[in-house]
Amino acid sequence: TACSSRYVLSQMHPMWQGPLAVPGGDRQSPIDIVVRKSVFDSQLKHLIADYDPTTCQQIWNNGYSFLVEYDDTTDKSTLKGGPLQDKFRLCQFHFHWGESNAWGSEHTVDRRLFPAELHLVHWNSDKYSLFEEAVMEDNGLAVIGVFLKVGKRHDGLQKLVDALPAIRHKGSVVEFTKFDAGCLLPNNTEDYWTYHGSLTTPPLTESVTWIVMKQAIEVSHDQLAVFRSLLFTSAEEEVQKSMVNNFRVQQPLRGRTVRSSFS
Ligand SMILES: NS(=O)(=O)c1ccc2oc(NC(=O)c3ccccc3)nc2c1
Ligand SMILES: [Zn+2]
Repeated sequence: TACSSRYVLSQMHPMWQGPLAVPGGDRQSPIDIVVRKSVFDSQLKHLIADYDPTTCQQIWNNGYSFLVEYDDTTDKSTLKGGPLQDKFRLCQFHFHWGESNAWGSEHTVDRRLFPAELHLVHWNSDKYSLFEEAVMEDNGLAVIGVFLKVGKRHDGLQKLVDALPAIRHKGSVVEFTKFDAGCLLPNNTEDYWTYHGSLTTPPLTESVTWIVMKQAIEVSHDQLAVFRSLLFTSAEEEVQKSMVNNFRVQQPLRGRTVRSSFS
């Protein structure tokens, strides 16, 4: 398709580099998913995402992305099934995107870049009582990655897009309620890749079971453009910097196997 062209980004590219590798880190994220090297695992189950819109609380600009935060003090919005043995609680979702539609995702599929990527962040509430605990453990977190591609307008996303002008600057927060995160999942949630990796921004901890959906969701060019109207900088800073290219470079696979739920 149109955006299947390759973009080999030089190290000069102004994207967030951060520590290129965590000392001793051998399961860092994101990665390039090489489809023909992924291994079909018939034991992988259907994903069961059961999100309660009333647990949605606020949307805010943390100076790196914008996050929609959920009340994760009870098991009201949960994820189970798929590669997961336990029940995981949704705590937030956020996105990564580029300055143009040519790149922006963190994961790639056979080196194909997408204009943006959604991350739905969950922590293991069967084993831990807080995100802060779970983030330190091997099986502590589960993040669903969904690619965004430019196409028709995404009606469910529009409520979120309309809230962005109110949180243009780093540190701004507004109330954001009754949002069903499930509307951001693709129609096909059966087909996904899964592997063990890390958070893609500090603290980069290697506690994430990644679940990357094969089917992208479509959003309009204009909806994506509003993401780029956000700022990395706070209202006080004199130089305003637009929030774009907030993604990490792909990390070495280090012998890990990526499993697929489909053959
Ligand atoms: N790009 S990423 O790998 O999905 C990623 C990267 C870094 C992250 O830090 C947090 N912290 C919380 O969600 C949190 C939730 C509740 C309390 C404190 C922190 N989530 C992350 C996801
Ligand atoms: Zn992320």
